[in-house]
Amino acid sequence: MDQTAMYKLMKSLLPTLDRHLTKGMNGKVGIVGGSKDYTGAPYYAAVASLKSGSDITHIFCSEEAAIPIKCYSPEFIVHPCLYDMEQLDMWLNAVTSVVVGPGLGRDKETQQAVERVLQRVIDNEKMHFVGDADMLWFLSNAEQKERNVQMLWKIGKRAVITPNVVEFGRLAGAWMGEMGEYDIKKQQQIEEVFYSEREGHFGEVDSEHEVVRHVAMLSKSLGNVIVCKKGLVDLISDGTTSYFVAVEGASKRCGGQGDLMSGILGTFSKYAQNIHNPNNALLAVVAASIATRSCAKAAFLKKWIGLTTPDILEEIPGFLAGFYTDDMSKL
Ligand SMILES: NC(=O)C1=CN([C@@H]2O[C@H](COP(=O)(O)OP(=O)(O)OC[C@H]3O[C@@H](n4cnc5c(N)ncnc54)[C@H](O)[C@@H]3O)[C@@H](O)[C@H]2O)[C@@H](O)CC1
Ligand SMILES: Nc1ncnc2c1ncn2[C@@H]1O[C@H](COP(=O)(O)OP(=O)(O)OP(=O)(O)O)[C@@H](O)[C@H]1O
Repeated sequence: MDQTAMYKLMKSLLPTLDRHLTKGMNGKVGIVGGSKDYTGAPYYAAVASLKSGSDITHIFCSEEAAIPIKCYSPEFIVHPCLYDMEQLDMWLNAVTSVVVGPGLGRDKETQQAVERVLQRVIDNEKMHFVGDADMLWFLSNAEQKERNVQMLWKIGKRAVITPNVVEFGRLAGAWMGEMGEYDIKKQQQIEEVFYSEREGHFGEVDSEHEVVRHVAMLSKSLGNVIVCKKGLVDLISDGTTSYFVAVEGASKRCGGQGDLMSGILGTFSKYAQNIHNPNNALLAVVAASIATRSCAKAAFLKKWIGLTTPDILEEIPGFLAGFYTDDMSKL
């Protein structure tokens, strides 16, 4: 593992902690998700956003999901306003980044909320957008995709989307036409070889390299939003510059690891401004991927077959505290 490179990256990203901070300065994250069927996914994303540094987390969900989510933890501010546009608009003022998708569901009526959030991110140039899970459905489904992607174009690199293999296939089918002939099996073989040659490492990769070419193409098709394709190796591109993360993760694929990563990204997308590098937004995604995979590995080594996402959430503070060792005396 590139310990020194990882240390440098995380150190440059994470905010300094001192007595002059006030509540909210390290981020206020909004999770847009939580529906009749899914209450775990927004919970995982919300906990991850808090444990990775944000000061406050709001959850915008459906009525049915609100009580269960409130009962999981007193730490979130839960608004059952997914279908109440006035309330949603009002509460969106309270956040610095939004994570849209975990447990959102795919009901047609949800499109209204998706649009409202996208419009808010377009209007507020300081706001960051993370799209995962069901949000990616709204970017690839024939009925809604045109409208939503038009809006995404206006957000550009302030937006990150994090498709898994299946979600990437859907997006490629919807947006890359013939250019994007995308064979999941063949691509996975390419990734296996790439991973075995770079296991434990992360870094830049040529956007024309066969392992990342499709990811860069999808980013271009969506207005240069940052695309992070998750898998054995995470591939991250803004269409021009690309990175890989082949840091070891967990060999148990329990559900919720993607939700957890999207929550970390909700927090880290704001911290990107701390990195003095023109590719700072991409590097914040690289850092979120490294953090997710490292915590997953640490939890896996303790729990093996019994690994669940809460075990990974527990590892986040300890992992990040390691990068504050020089600063602890100042607290
Ligand atoms: N506890 C919870 O509430 C959880 C809720 N979740 C939510 O469930 C909803 C649907 O998400 P899904 O991911 O199931 O939907 P998808 O339609 O994207 O995935 C469908 C199926 O694809 C398969 N698949 C996923 N990743 C794969 C891979 N890398 N290789 C091969 N096959 C793969 C899985 O069998 C999966 O069930 C989302 O809202 C999501 O946020 C999940 O995040 C899991 C945890
Ligand atoms: N085969 C793998 N080996 C190691 N880590 C992996 C592997 N596949 C995915 N990951 C890591 O797990 C995290 C979540 O990716 P995953 O593909 O499980 O997301 P997801 O399917 O969207 O999750 P969710 O269950 O929350 O919907 C990412 O950080 C990714 O790097």
